[in-house]
Amino acid sequence: MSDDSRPSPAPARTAAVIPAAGRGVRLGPGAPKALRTLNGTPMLIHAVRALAASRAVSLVVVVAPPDGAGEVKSLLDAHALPDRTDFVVVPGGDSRQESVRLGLDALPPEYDIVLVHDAARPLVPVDTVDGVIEAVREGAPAVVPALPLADTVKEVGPAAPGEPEPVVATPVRARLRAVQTPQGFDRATLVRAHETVTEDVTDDASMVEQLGLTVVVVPGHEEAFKVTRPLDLVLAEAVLARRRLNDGF
Ligand SMILES: Nc1ccn([C@@H]2O[C@H](COP(=O)(O)OP(=O)(O)OP(=O)(O)O)[C@@H](O)[C@H]2O)c(=O)n1
Ligand SMILES: C[C@](O)(CO)[C@H](O)COP(=O)(O)O
Repeated sequence: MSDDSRPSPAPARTAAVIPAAGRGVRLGPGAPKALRTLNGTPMLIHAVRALAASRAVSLVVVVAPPDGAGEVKSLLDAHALPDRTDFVVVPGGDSRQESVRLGLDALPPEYDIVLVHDAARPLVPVDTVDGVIEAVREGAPAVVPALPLADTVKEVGPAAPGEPEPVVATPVRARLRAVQTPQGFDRATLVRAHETVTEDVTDDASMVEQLGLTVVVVPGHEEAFKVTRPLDLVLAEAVLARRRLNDGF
C-alpha cells in the first residue's frame, strides 16, 4: 500500500476547561466573580462565548462554584450559545488547581487538546484562542498567550518589623511576559502535570515546566486581561461598549 492510500489520522479534538469556581475576594463582596455581570450578562457567559467562538472547540467544561453547579447549568440554558459546542458543568474545588483537575476528570476520552481558560478573562478575542490551538496542533506540549510588560518589576525581600519592603532585584523587563489564558496543552501532558505536581502554583503551564518540558509563548491580547479588582469591571464594560460601537449597533 502506498503512503498516499493510507487514511489520514482523525484531526485532534479540542475541549476547553473553564475554571469558574473562585469567590473573587479581590473584587470585593458580592456573588462569586464568574456570576457577576458585565453589561447585564454574567462574566462566565462572556467567557464561554469567547471560547466557543473558536470553531475548533467542540466541548466546554465549566467548573462551577462548589454549591453553584445547578445555577450555572440554568445560566447556560438561558443564554444563546453555539449549537456545534457541547457543554458540561462540574462543581469546583478550594483552589484553581483543584478546580482545573476536576474539570480534566470530566473530559471524555476523544479530546486530545485541552485549553484551560479563566472565567475571569471574559473578553479574550477568538484569534488569541485560535493562535493557542494552532501552536498545540503544531506539536507544542504547552502554550501560553502572553504580552510584554509595561511596568518595571522589582523583586522584594521580607520587611523588618515596621520597615518598608526592600528591593532585592530588578529582573530585565525585556525578558519578562505577562501570561494570560487560554493556555493550551496536549491532554496527556496536562493530566500528567496535574498528577505529578502537588505544590500550589498560579497557572497550569508552570506545572508542565516542572515536568521539564518546554512551554512556548504566542501573542496574547490586551482585551484578554483578567478581571481581578473593581477597576477591571469598569475596563471590561468599556471594552464591550467599544466593541458595540465598532460593530455598528
Ligand atoms: N477555587 C477556585 C479558585 C479560582 N478559580 C477560578 O480561577 C480563575 C482565576 O482565578 P482568580 O482570578 O484568582 O479568581 P478568584 O479566585 O475568584 O479571585 P480572588 O483570588 O480574588 O478570590 C477564575 O476564573 C476563578 O473562578 C476556580 O475555578 N476555583
Ligand atoms: C492563570 C493566570 O490567569 C495566568 O496569568 C493567573 O496565574 C491566575 O492567577 P489567579 O491569582 O488565580 O487569578
